[in-house]
Amino acid sequence: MNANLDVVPMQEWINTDGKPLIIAGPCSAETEEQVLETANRIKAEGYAHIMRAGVWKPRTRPGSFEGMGEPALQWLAEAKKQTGLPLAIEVANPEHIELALKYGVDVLWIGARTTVNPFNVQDLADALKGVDIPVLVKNPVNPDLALWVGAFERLQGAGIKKIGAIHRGFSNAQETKYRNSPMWQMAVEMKRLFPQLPMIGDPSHMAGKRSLLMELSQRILDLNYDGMIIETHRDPDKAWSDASQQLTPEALGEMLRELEVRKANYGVEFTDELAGLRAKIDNIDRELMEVLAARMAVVEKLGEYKRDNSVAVLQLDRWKQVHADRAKQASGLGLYPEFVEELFKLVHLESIRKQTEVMHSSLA
Ligand SMILES: O=C(O)C(=O)C[C@]1(C(=O)O)C=C[C@@H](O)C=C1
Repeated sequence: MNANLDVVPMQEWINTDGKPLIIAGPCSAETEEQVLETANRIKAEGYAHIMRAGVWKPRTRPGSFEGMGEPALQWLAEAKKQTGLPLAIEVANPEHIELALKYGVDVLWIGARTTVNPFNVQDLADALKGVDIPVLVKNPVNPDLALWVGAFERLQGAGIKKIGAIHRGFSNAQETKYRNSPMWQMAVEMKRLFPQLPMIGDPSHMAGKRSLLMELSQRILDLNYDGMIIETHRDPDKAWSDASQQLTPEALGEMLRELEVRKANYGVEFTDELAGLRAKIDNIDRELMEVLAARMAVVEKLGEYKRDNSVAVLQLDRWKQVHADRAKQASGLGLYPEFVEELFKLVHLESIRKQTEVMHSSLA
Protein backbone atom coordinates (compact mmCIF):
# COMPACT_ATOMS: atom_id res chain seq x y z
CA MET A 1 0.00 0.00 0.00
CA ASN A 2 1.33 3.37 -0.95
CA ALA A 3 0.42 5.72 1.89
CA ASN A 4 2.15 8.15 4.15
CA LEU A 5 0.96 9.38 7.52
CA ASP A 6 2.42 12.35 9.35
CA VAL A 7 1.97 11.39 13.00
CA VAL A 8 2.70 13.38 16.16
CA PRO A 9 4.24 10.89 18.65
CA MET A 10 1.73 9.82 21.30
CA GLN A 11 3.93 10.95 24.20
CA GLU A 12 3.64 14.51 22.88
CA TRP A 13 -0.09 14.59 23.56
CA ILE A 14 -0.36 12.27 26.54
CA ASN A 15 2.44 11.58 28.97
CA THR A 16 2.41 7.99 30.19
CA ASP A 17 6.04 7.93 31.37
CA GLY A 18 6.79 5.33 28.73
CA LYS A 19 4.13 2.94 30.08
CA PRO A 20 1.26 1.62 27.96
CA LEU A 21 -1.55 4.18 27.72
CA ILE A 22 -4.62 3.10 29.67
CA ILE A 23 -8.00 4.53 28.70
CA ALA A 24 -10.62 3.22 31.12
CA GLY A 25 -14.24 3.93 31.83
CA PRO A 26 -17.79 2.72 31.47
CA CYS A 27 -19.21 1.55 28.17
CA SER A 28 -21.92 4.20 28.64
CA ALA A 29 -22.42 7.23 30.82
CA GLU A 30 -25.75 6.29 32.43
CA THR A 31 -26.36 8.67 35.34
CA GLU A 32 -24.41 11.48 36.98
CA GLU A 33 -23.87 9.34 40.06
CA GLN A 34 -22.61 6.38 38.05
CA VAL A 35 -20.18 8.55 36.06
CA LEU A 36 -18.78 10.30 39.14
CA GLU A 37 -18.49 7.17 41.26
CA THR A 38 -16.83 5.21 38.44
CA ALA A 39 -14.47 8.09 37.68
CA ASN A 40 -13.39 8.47 41.30
CA ARG A 41 -12.88 4.75 41.76
CA ILE A 42 -10.77 4.63 38.57
CA LYS A 43 -8.74 7.58 39.78
CA ALA A 44 -8.18 5.95 43.17
CA GLU A 45 -6.72 2.86 41.45
CA GLY A 46 -4.14 5.06 39.72
CA TYR A 47 -3.73 3.19 36.43
CA ALA A 48 -5.73 5.35 34.03
CA HIS A 49 -4.31 8.16 31.91
CA ILE A 50 -7.64 8.98 30.26
CA MET A 51 -11.28 8.28 31.14
CA ARG A 52 -13.62 6.97 28.46
CA ALA A 53 -17.43 6.82 28.36
CA GLY A 54 -20.08 6.33 25.70
CA VAL A 55 -22.32 9.36 25.23
CA TRP A 56 -24.04 8.27 22.01
CA LYS A 57 -24.17 4.52 21.44
CA PRO A 58 -24.55 3.04 17.98
CA ARG A 59 -26.49 -0.18 18.63
CA THR A 60 -27.01 -3.16 16.41
CA ARG A 61 -30.79 -3.07 16.80
CA PRO A 62 -33.15 -0.25 17.78
CA GLY A 63 -34.67 -0.44 21.23
CA SER A 64 -31.35 -0.89 23.05
CA PHE A 65 -30.03 1.93 25.22
CA GLU A 66 -28.63 4.54 22.84
CA GLY A 67 -26.75 6.82 25.25
CA MET A 68 -27.70 9.87 27.30
CA GLY A 69 -26.37 12.53 24.91
CA GLU A 70 -25.56 16.06 26.07
CA PRO A 71 -26.38 15.62 29.80
CA ALA A 72 -23.75 12.87 29.90
CA LEU A 73 -21.18 15.42 28.71
CA GLN A 74 -22.00 17.61 31.70
CA TRP A 75 -21.40 14.67 34.07
CA LEU A 76 -18.15 13.83 32.31
CA ALA A 77 -16.94 17.42 32.54
CA GLU A 78 -17.63 17.25 36.28
CA ALA A 79 -15.77 13.91 36.52
CA LYS A 80 -12.78 15.53 34.83
CA LYS A 81 -12.93 18.40 37.31
CA GLN A 82 -13.00 16.01 40.27
CA THR A 83 -10.34 13.56 39.08
CA GLY A 84 -8.15 15.54 36.67
CA LEU A 85 -8.47 12.69 34.17
CA PRO A 86 -8.69 13.80 30.52
CA LEU A 87 -11.77 12.57 28.67
CA ALA A 88 -12.21 10.46 25.56
CA ILE A 89 -15.54 9.83 23.83
CA GLU A 90 -16.80 8.40 20.55
CA VAL A 91 -18.12 10.82 17.94
CA ALA A 92 -20.14 9.78 14.92
CA ASN A 93 -21.29 13.06 13.36
CA PRO A 94 -20.29 16.75 13.27
CA GLU A 95 -22.82 17.67 15.99
CA HIS A 96 -21.15 15.20 18.36
CA ILE A 97 -17.81 16.90 17.67
CA GLU A 98 -19.22 20.33 18.36
CA LEU A 99 -20.69 19.20 21.69
CA ALA A 100 -17.56 17.27 22.67
CA LEU A 101 -15.46 20.39 22.14
CA LYS A 102 -17.99 22.55 24.00
CA TYR A 103 -17.68 20.32 27.10
CA GLY A 104 -13.88 20.11 26.99
CA VAL A 105 -13.44 16.52 25.79
CA ASP A 106 -9.72 15.89 25.25
CA VAL A 107 -9.58 12.92 22.86
CA LEU A 108 -12.10 11.74 20.28
CA TRP A 109 -12.49 8.34 18.75
CA ILE A 110 -14.26 7.19 15.64
CA GLY A 111 -16.15 3.93 16.13
CA ALA A 112 -15.89 0.80 14.00
CA ARG A 113 -19.34 1.33 12.50
CA THR A 114 -18.37 4.83 11.40
CA THR A 115 -14.89 4.02 10.07
CA VAL A 116 -16.59 1.67 7.66
CA ASN A 117 -18.33 4.57 5.88
CA PRO A 118 -16.08 7.05 4.01
CA PHE A 119 -18.94 9.59 3.77
CA ASN A 120 -19.25 9.70 7.56
CA VAL A 121 -15.49 9.84 8.08
CA GLN A 122 -15.18 12.71 5.59
CA ASP A 123 -17.97 14.62 7.42
CA LEU A 124 -16.05 14.18 10.67
CA ALA A 125 -12.76 15.23 9.07
CA ASP A 126 -14.41 18.36 7.63
CA ALA A 127 -15.84 19.24 11.05
CA LEU A 128 -12.36 18.85 12.58
CA LYS A 129 -10.62 21.31 10.25
CA GLY A 130 -8.65 23.78 12.33
CA VAL A 131 -9.21 21.80 15.57
CA ASP A 132 -6.15 20.49 17.41
CA ILE A 133 -7.37 17.35 19.16
CA PRO A 134 -6.11 13.75 19.16
CA VAL A 135 -8.38 11.44 17.19
CA LEU A 136 -8.28 7.65 17.50
CA VAL A 137 -9.78 5.52 14.78
CA LYS A 138 -11.19 2.07 15.52
CA ASN A 139 -10.75 -0.54 12.83
CA PRO A 140 -13.75 -0.88 10.51
CA VAL A 141 -16.09 -3.76 11.40
CA ASN A 142 -14.88 -5.68 8.33
CA PRO A 143 -11.20 -6.56 7.93
CA ASP A 144 -10.40 -3.98 5.26
CA LEU A 145 -7.02 -2.41 5.92
CA ALA A 146 -7.36 0.18 3.12
CA LEU A 147 -10.61 1.45 4.64
CA TRP A 148 -8.91 1.87 8.02
CA VAL A 149 -5.95 3.67 6.42
CA GLY A 150 -8.37 5.77 4.34
CA ALA A 151 -9.94 7.15 7.53
CA PHE A 152 -6.52 8.35 8.70
CA GLU A 153 -5.85 9.91 5.31
CA ARG A 154 -9.13 11.81 5.50
CA LEU A 155 -8.20 13.11 8.97
CA GLN A 156 -4.75 14.09 7.71
CA GLY A 157 -6.42 15.98 4.88
CA ALA A 158 -8.11 18.05 7.60
CA GLY A 159 -4.74 18.71 9.26
CA ILE A 160 -5.14 16.23 12.16
CA LYS A 161 -1.76 14.79 13.10
CA LYS A 162 -2.42 13.57 16.63
CA ILE A 163 -3.82 10.27 15.51
CA GLY A 164 -3.87 6.70 16.75
CA ALA A 165 -5.43 3.39 15.80
CA ILE A 166 -7.70 1.33 18.03
CA HIS A 167 -7.77 -2.37 17.22
CA ARG A 168 -11.14 -3.64 18.48
CA GLY A 169 -11.42 -6.79 16.36
CA PHE A 170 -13.64 -7.67 13.42
CA SER A 171 -17.25 -8.83 13.15
CA ASN A 172 -17.77 -12.53 12.78
CA ALA A 173 -20.05 -14.17 10.25
CA GLN A 174 -20.23 -17.24 12.48
CA GLU A 175 -20.20 -17.66 16.23
CA THR A 176 -16.62 -17.70 17.58
CA LYS A 177 -14.90 -17.55 20.94
CA TYR A 178 -14.64 -13.77 20.54
CA ARG A 179 -17.30 -11.09 20.13
CA ASN A 180 -15.02 -9.54 17.50
CA SER A 181 -12.19 -11.69 16.19
CA PRO A 182 -8.84 -9.99 16.71
CA MET A 183 -7.29 -11.02 13.36
CA TRP A 184 -3.97 -9.86 14.78
CA GLN A 185 -2.35 -9.88 11.35
CA MET A 186 -4.35 -6.75 10.44
CA ALA A 187 -2.89 -4.74 13.29
CA VAL A 188 0.59 -6.13 12.73
CA GLU A 189 0.37 -5.09 9.06
CA MET A 190 -0.81 -1.63 10.11
CA LYS A 191 2.23 -1.36 12.40
CA ARG A 192 4.52 -2.53 9.60
CA LEU A 193 3.15 0.12 7.24
CA PHE A 194 3.03 2.94 9.80
CA PRO A 195 5.44 2.17 12.67
CA GLN A 196 4.95 5.66 14.08
CA LEU A 197 1.15 5.30 14.38
CA PRO A 198 0.15 4.53 18.00
CA MET A 199 -1.75 1.23 18.21
CA ILE A 200 -4.20 0.79 21.05
CA GLY A 201 -5.88 -2.53 21.78
CA ASP A 202 -9.52 -2.81 22.83
CA PRO A 203 -9.73 -6.15 24.65
CA SER A 204 -13.27 -5.41 25.87
CA HIS A 205 -14.77 -5.40 22.38
CA MET A 206 -12.61 -8.28 21.17
CA ALA A 207 -13.66 -10.39 24.16
CA GLY A 208 -17.31 -9.61 24.75
CA LYS A 209 -16.88 -11.39 28.06
CA ARG A 210 -14.89 -10.79 31.20
CA SER A 211 -13.20 -14.20 31.26
CA LEU A 212 -11.22 -13.47 28.08
CA LEU A 213 -9.98 -10.02 29.04
CA MET A 214 -6.79 -11.12 30.74
CA GLU A 215 -5.46 -13.33 27.93
CA LEU A 216 -6.35 -10.73 25.28
CA SER A 217 -4.73 -7.90 27.23
CA GLN A 218 -1.53 -9.89 27.68
CA ARG A 219 -1.53 -10.70 23.96
CA ILE A 220 -1.95 -6.99 23.19
CA LEU A 221 1.02 -6.11 25.39
CA ASP A 222 3.11 -8.93 23.93
CA LEU A 223 2.49 -7.47 20.49
CA ASN A 224 3.95 -4.24 21.81
CA TYR A 225 0.86 -2.06 21.47
CA ASP A 226 1.07 1.50 22.77
CA GLY A 227 -1.90 1.07 25.07
CA MET A 228 -5.35 -0.30 25.79
CA ILE A 229 -8.88 1.03 26.03
CA ILE A 230 -10.90 -1.03 28.52
CA GLU A 231 -14.44 -0.78 29.82
CA THR A 232 -15.00 -0.58 33.55
CA HIS A 233 -18.24 0.03 35.46
CA ARG A 234 -19.02 0.55 39.15
CA ASP A 235 -21.51 -2.35 39.03
CA PRO A 236 -20.83 -4.28 35.80
CA ASP A 237 -23.75 -6.72 35.97
CA LYS A 238 -26.16 -3.80 36.16
CA ALA A 239 -24.57 -1.87 33.25
CA TRP A 240 -27.06 -0.57 30.69
CA SER A 241 -24.81 -1.73 27.84
CA ASP A 242 -22.06 -4.36 27.45
CA ALA A 243 -22.66 -5.76 30.96
CA SER A 244 -20.82 -9.02 30.34
CA GLN A 245 -17.52 -7.48 29.25
CA GLN A 246 -17.04 -4.85 31.98
CA LEU A 247 -15.09 -5.13 35.23
CA THR A 248 -15.20 -3.04 38.37
CA PRO A 249 -12.45 -0.39 38.50
CA GLU A 250 -10.78 -2.44 41.26
CA ALA A 251 -10.93 -5.75 39.35
CA LEU A 252 -9.47 -3.94 36.36
CA GLY A 253 -6.65 -2.65 38.57
CA GLU A 254 -5.95 -6.18 39.78
CA MET A 255 -5.88 -7.47 36.20
CA LEU A 256 -3.59 -4.70 34.98
CA ARG A 257 -1.18 -5.32 37.83
CA GLU A 258 -0.95 -9.00 36.87
CA LEU A 259 -0.10 -8.26 33.25
CA GLU A 260 3.50 -8.40 32.23
CA VAL A 261 4.91 -5.53 30.17
CA ARG A 262 7.88 -6.98 28.32
CA LYS A 263 10.74 -5.05 26.71
CA ALA A 264 10.27 -4.04 23.07
CA ASN A 265 13.82 -5.07 22.15
CA TYR A 266 16.46 -7.63 23.07
CA GLY A 267 19.31 -6.45 25.29
CA VAL A 268 22.88 -6.14 23.93
CA GLU A 269 24.00 -9.15 26.00
CA PHE A 270 21.79 -11.32 23.78
CA THR A 271 23.21 -10.06 20.46
CA ASP A 272 25.48 -13.04 19.61
CA GLU A 273 22.98 -15.70 20.52
CA LEU A 274 20.29 -13.78 18.63
CA ALA A 275 22.44 -13.54 15.51
CA GLY A 276 23.08 -17.30 15.65
CA LEU A 277 19.42 -18.20 16.01
CA ARG A 278 18.36 -15.78 13.29
CA ALA A 279 20.95 -17.24 10.91
CA LYS A 280 19.39 -20.68 11.59
CA ILE A 281 15.95 -19.28 10.78
CA ASP A 282 17.28 -17.76 7.55
CA ASN A 283 18.54 -21.19 6.48
CA ILE A 284 15.37 -23.02 7.44
CA ASP A 285 13.25 -20.44 5.57
CA ARG A 286 15.37 -20.95 2.46
CA GLU A 287 14.82 -24.72 2.71
CA LEU A 288 11.11 -24.14 3.24
CA MET A 289 10.95 -22.11 0.03
CA GLU A 290 12.91 -24.72 -1.89
CA VAL A 291 10.42 -27.35 -0.74
CA LEU A 292 7.52 -25.09 -1.72
CA ALA A 293 9.06 -24.50 -5.14
CA ALA A 294 9.45 -28.28 -5.61
CA ARG A 295 5.78 -28.77 -4.70
CA MET A 296 4.77 -26.06 -7.15
CA ALA A 297 6.73 -27.76 -9.93
CA VAL A 298 4.66 -30.92 -9.39
CA VAL A 299 1.47 -28.84 -9.24
CA GLU A 300 2.43 -27.30 -12.58
CA LYS A 301 2.87 -30.77 -14.11
CA LEU A 302 -0.55 -31.78 -12.78
CA GLY A 303 -1.89 -28.55 -14.33
CA GLU A 304 -0.48 -29.48 -17.74
CA TYR A 305 -2.11 -32.90 -17.47
CA LYS A 306 -5.43 -31.29 -16.52
CA ARG A 307 -5.13 -28.83 -19.43
CA ASP A 308 -4.31 -31.52 -22.00
CA ASN A 309 -7.05 -33.85 -20.77
CA SER A 310 -9.69 -31.22 -20.02
CA VAL A 311 -9.83 -31.94 -16.27
CA ALA A 312 -11.06 -29.24 -13.85
CA VAL A 313 -8.48 -27.43 -11.74
CA LEU A 314 -10.30 -27.88 -8.44
CA GLN A 315 -10.32 -31.46 -7.23
CA LEU A 316 -12.45 -31.25 -4.15
CA ASP A 317 -12.12 -34.83 -2.88
CA ARG A 318 -8.35 -34.70 -3.13
CA TRP A 319 -8.25 -31.29 -1.47
CA LYS A 320 -10.41 -32.53 1.43
CA GLN A 321 -8.05 -35.44 1.86
CA VAL A 322 -4.95 -33.19 1.81
CA HIS A 323 -6.57 -30.76 4.26
CA ALA A 324 -7.52 -33.46 6.80
CA ASP A 325 -4.29 -35.40 6.45
CA ARG A 326 -1.94 -32.43 6.91
CA ALA A 327 -3.81 -31.29 10.04
CA LYS A 328 -3.39 -34.79 11.48
CA GLN A 329 0.33 -34.80 10.64
CA ALA A 330 0.65 -31.38 12.27
CA SER A 331 -0.45 -32.69 15.68
CA GLY A 332 2.11 -35.47 15.44
CA LEU A 333 4.83 -32.90 14.81
CA GLY A 334 3.75 -30.66 17.68
CA LEU A 335 2.47 -27.99 15.27
CA TYR A 336 -0.74 -26.12 15.99
CA PRO A 337 -3.29 -27.83 13.66
CA GLU A 338 -5.14 -24.58 12.86
CA PHE A 339 -1.90 -22.98 11.74
CA VAL A 340 -1.17 -25.88 9.40
CA GLU A 341 -4.76 -25.82 8.08
CA GLU A 342 -4.44 -22.12 7.26
CA LEU A 343 -1.04 -22.67 5.70
CA PHE A 344 -2.34 -25.42 3.42
CA LYS A 345 -5.38 -23.36 2.48
CA LEU A 346 -2.91 -20.77 1.15
CA VAL A 347 -0.79 -23.42 -0.56
CA HIS A 348 -3.89 -24.89 -2.21
CA LEU A 349 -5.06 -21.46 -3.38
CA GLU A 350 -1.65 -20.90 -4.93
CA SER A 351 -1.86 -24.30 -6.68
CA ILE A 352 -5.19 -23.24 -8.15
CA ARG A 353 -3.77 -19.91 -9.27
CA LYS A 354 -0.80 -21.63 -10.91
CA GLN A 355 -2.92 -24.28 -12.64
CA THR A 356 -5.39 -21.64 -13.89
CA GLU A 357 -2.41 -19.85 -15.41
CA VAL A 358 -1.30 -23.13 -17.03
CA MET A 359 -4.85 -23.69 -18.41
CA HIS A 360 -4.81 -20.23 -19.97
CA SER A 361 -1.38 -20.81 -21.48
CA SER A 362 -3.03 -23.29 -23.91
CA LEU A 363 -5.24 -20.47 -25.17
CA ALA A 364 -2.25 -18.30 -26.07
O1 LIG B 1 -4.31 -33.21 -6.78
C1 LIG B 1 -4.46 -32.38 -7.69
O2 LIG B 1 -5.26 -32.52 -8.61
C2 LIG B 1 -3.66 -31.16 -7.68
O3 LIG B 1 -3.63 -30.44 -8.65
C3 LIG B 1 -2.94 -30.77 -6.41
C4 LIG B 1 -3.79 -29.92 -5.49
C5 LIG B 1 -2.81 -29.53 -4.31
O4 LIG B 1 -2.29 -28.41 -4.32
O5 LIG B 1 -2.60 -30.37 -3.43
C6 LIG B 1 -4.25 -28.70 -6.20
C7 LIG B 1 -5.54 -28.52 -6.63
C8 LIG B 1 -6.62 -29.46 -6.35
O6 LIG B 1 -7.81 -28.84 -5.99
C9 LIG B 1 -6.22 -30.49 -5.38
C10 LIG B 1 -4.94 -30.65 -4.95
